[in-house]
Amino acid sequence: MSTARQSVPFLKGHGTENDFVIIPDPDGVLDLSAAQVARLCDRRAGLGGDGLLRAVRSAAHPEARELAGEAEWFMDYRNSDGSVAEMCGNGVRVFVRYLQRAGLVKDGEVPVATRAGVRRVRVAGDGPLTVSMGAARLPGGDGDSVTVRVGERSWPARHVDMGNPHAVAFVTALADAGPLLSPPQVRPAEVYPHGTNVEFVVDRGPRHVALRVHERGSGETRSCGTGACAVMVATARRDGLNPVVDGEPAAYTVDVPGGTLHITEHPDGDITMTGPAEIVAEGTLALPGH
Ligand SMILES: N[C@@H](CCC[C@H](N)C(=O)O)C(=O)O
Repeated sequence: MSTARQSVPFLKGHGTENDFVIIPDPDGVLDLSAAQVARLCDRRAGLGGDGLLRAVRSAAHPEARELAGEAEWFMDYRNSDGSVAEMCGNGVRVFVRYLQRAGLVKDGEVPVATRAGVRRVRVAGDGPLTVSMGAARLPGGDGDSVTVRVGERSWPARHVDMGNPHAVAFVTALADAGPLLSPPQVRPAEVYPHGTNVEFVVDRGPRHVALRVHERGSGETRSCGTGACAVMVATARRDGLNPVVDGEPAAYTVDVPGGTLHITEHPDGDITMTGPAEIVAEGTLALPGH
């Protein structure tokens, strides 16, 4: 019996230091187990990453087949523990940067299928990319509907859904959340049957905030695009702004530990996020065993 491990191409990239292993798999032939993804994302035993982006043609993936007429490529996103997530805002910019570098898309608007639906990414040369993230949902209303706890401290928080779940807590100082070595507790737990990402936010100035994030399935990361959009919306509502009602866009600067994202909520409800994406390495790796 052969013990040779399968060799596959890979790239490594990041967006505001939210970093990803990218595995091109156009025909959808790689069935990566959670253990394989976790090993590839391991920073000592693997390449290291907050998550993994598998690039599959939509027509070749059962979860995206019906979107194939709208978006040629499907971003199969996995967290670093191997779990599946609906959407990744930084990941989708890095994903399009990979497609562009591989000559698979040209400058302009690139539709990408995700588990949260199709997201459109505007790409121009090697400049920042702008993603149309869709509308936020606030299942608990505009105010605080959940509580986030870290150790002895707790804060009221807003439930914001960007295709994936978020709990946004305004804090006095980002250090208040402590070292975030384990997931914050969020109550009532039933609000998030599949777990949640948690953002801690402080004000930096008019329409300018900063965050730390603990990501479901990945731990504390240097950035989270969907999280930054959730924070933008929660902050706008706190500031009394609702573009859908006011008819005026609301634009915020959101600092993350790994950089800055520019986020605007438009009168039609769509949220656009602009930020960088970089590919830093590429090569061939031997897939770890199942
Ligand atoms: N880093 C991402 C979000 C990745 C998914 C998240 N951890 C989840 O499980 O929902 C982003 O940039 O949005």
